[in-house]
Amino acid sequence: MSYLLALDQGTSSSRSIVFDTRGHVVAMAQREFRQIYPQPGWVEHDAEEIWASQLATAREALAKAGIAAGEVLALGITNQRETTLLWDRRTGAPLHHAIVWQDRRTEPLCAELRAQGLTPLVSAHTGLVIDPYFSGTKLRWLLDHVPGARARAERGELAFGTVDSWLVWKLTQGRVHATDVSNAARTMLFDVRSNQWDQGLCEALEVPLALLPDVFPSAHPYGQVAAEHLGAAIAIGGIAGDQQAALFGQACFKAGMAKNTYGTGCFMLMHTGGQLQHSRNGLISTAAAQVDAQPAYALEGSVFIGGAVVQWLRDGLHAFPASGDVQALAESVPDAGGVMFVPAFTGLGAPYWNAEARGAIVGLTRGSSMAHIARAALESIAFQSAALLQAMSADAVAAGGAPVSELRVDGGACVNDLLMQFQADLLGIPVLRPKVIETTALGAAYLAGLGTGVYQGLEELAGHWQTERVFHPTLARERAAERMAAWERAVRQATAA
Ligand SMILES: Nc1ncnc2c1ncn2[C@@H]1O[C@H](COP(=O)(O)OP(=O)(O)O)[C@@H](O)[C@H]1O
Ligand SMILES: O=P(O)(O)OC[C@H](O)CO
Repeated sequence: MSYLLALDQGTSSSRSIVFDTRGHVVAMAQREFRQIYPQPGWVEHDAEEIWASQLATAREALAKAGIAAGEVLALGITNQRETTLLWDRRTGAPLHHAIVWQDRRTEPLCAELRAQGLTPLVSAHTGLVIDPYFSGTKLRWLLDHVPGARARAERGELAFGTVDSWLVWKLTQGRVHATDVSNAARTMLFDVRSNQWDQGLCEALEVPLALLPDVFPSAHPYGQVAAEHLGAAIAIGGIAGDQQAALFGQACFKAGMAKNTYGTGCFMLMHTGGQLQHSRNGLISTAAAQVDAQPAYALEGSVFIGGAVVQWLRDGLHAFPASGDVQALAESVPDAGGVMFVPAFTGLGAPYWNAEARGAIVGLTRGSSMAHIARAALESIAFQSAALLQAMSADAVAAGGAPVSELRVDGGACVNDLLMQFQADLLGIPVLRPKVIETTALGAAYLAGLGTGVYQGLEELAGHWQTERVFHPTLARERAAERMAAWERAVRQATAA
């Protein structure tokens, strides 16, 4: 038997999963690492902790699987995206903590770039909006604030990378400085039309080209893991940002196929084929995982507070001891009793893009109980996701395609049947939960397998994908439309202040 090893470097933990070549999980290991909050709105990670935790989980997963590195056909990397690192090419030492995607410190710089009128250029070349979320302004901040960094960058002494590049650098002991298109697309420095670094944007952001990694398709022979790390050399065959890896692991290979990941937040991506499509409905465009020289694109929308609303009920309101208890509590009432919960704790993401909005629970009466609030909280995850799907379907139709006809789901909160059923009811299309919900890591493993010749092509992978359960819509469409209208009213209330 032969195996694939996926390294899944996430925002709050590093995980490694050993898969067999049919895509079944054989063993998994996970370690959390420190979140560093130096100031309000700032979020950092220690780059060495990222590496140490990732390496430890890779060793642990192999040990749990009871296999030697020599039995691993290829290794794939998937990662939290946009998080920005800068290190010394000679010593490999990071110059600063990694600046995490959630970090808002570069908002003033983004405001300046918007005022300079760069928005249309950024949108046309990168598919993105100007926002601190993306790596470009974070890198500029590092060059401006770490003493000596700019001069050293100009002399070619430093390397920039997102987390994937950092892991590849460490795994290959500094021999490879590379990234894949799906990660490069999140930097705001990459022209997704030509798949090259965008010289004009690099100039506008004062980023020397000498810093940047080489960019390759997501399935690609990136190099060999040095034997001393895992006991034998392993080929690195694939890299993709975690959301694009999940789209790939869900076998959404064709235009119009969509997935939603229900984690802390929710990330919905719809493949748009070989066509870069610009949203008219508040979504961003991005590179999808690319298996060969042909570009592939997706539309993306994110919900900032998804499963996190359940954590808030658990830890903030002490409504129940474990996240899994939310379903029983919510099911103890037949409906939310008119309660609507808008969990805009950190503003609202796509398609609303309202940074000032704050959370609201409306429609409370003397008869409202914690069960109604819990039910409304779960429903809020589905309402926000439905707003994204409506935007995607509208964009697909505007581009001459069909509306999205089914939604594939994954992430920690997709185990909640009540939530999934309500999601299907709102959307009016089937919601498909696959047998393997570790789709992010699976996507990376598949890419690694493709990059090293383990798989023949996408059809073979599509054949592996299996549903565990399909949630069919049962709610009348008029009733669903009324519920969405009530949600939109609640959003207006939360954003009115
Ligand atoms: N049964 C459940 N119902 C609803 N939400 C859940 C349930 N179990 C876990 N969650 C939520 O799922 C999230 C964790 O999912 P996960 O995919 O591990 O997130 P992330 O990758 O963002 O850390 C948490 O926010 C948690 O509250
Ligand atoms: O690590 P996650 O799952 O929180 O994902 C982070 C996203 O890639 C940010 O864009």
